[in-house]
Amino acid sequence: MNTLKIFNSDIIILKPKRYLHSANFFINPLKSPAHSFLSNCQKKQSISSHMAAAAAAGDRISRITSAIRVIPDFPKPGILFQDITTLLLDPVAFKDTIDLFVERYKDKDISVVAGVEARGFIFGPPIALALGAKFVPMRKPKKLPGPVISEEYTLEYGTDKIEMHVGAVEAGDRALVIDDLIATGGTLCAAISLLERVGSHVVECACVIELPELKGRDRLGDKPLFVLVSSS
Ligand SMILES: O=P(O)(O)OC[C@H]1O[C@H](OP(=O)(O)OP(=O)(O)O)[C@H](O)[C@@H]1O
Ligand SMILES: Nc1ncnc2[nH]cnc12
Repeated sequence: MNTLKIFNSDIIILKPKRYLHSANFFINPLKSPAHSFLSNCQKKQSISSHMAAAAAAGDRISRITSAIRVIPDFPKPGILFQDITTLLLDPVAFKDTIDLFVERYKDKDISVVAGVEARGFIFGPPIALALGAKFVPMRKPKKLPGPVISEEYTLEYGTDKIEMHVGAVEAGDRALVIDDLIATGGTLCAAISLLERVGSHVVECACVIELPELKGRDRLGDKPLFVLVSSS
């Protein structure tokens, strides 16, 4: 079996099968040449619709990639800053970003989308609305007015803490964690930890951008991560 890798999706390219006339023809119509012909046509149709879908997804990913601006030495020397504010200036690329996430999660029974401050607050709410899920903000310390649980973490450039309102997420909730970017993975690990502490199930983490050199994905262990753009 051949596979075509488009970011995190494996598009399976089925090799056309050769059908032989067989003795089963009369006793098993599913193996008849006529059925084989039809089934080959259906496979070819499904291959071409997969390829069309892959090409469309590829176009959207290219547009998203081009819309992200990279600024060297911000906020300090040596950091290549991935600036998503330019993505937000392009309504087509911004919508493509949201649509790609919604298409992936629409049938996954997500009950809560947790967005990490600050940039997870940009992508999370439209995804939550489209999925019919609640949105829960994971905020920097001392911003939430009600009782909170908190978790500390380390960053590519410093340390921080995130907090979540007690009662916003409940045991049994199925959570999707959204952020703009994964670098070292510290932020997503802290978000996962908060969500699991209250008994919810983290289905997946999703980011627009991954910095693979920082190996944040490894830090997440077996928790699945979906990203649209990988930037080295
Ligand atoms: O994978 P990590 O190493 O944890 O880094 C990723 C996090 O860093 C950035 O946020 P930042 O903490 O800079 O906060 P901001 O969104 O408020 O600017 C980014 O938006 C992620 O949340
Ligand atoms: N290189 C980077 N660009 C944008 N946001 C980040 N957060 C952590 N590292 C970052």
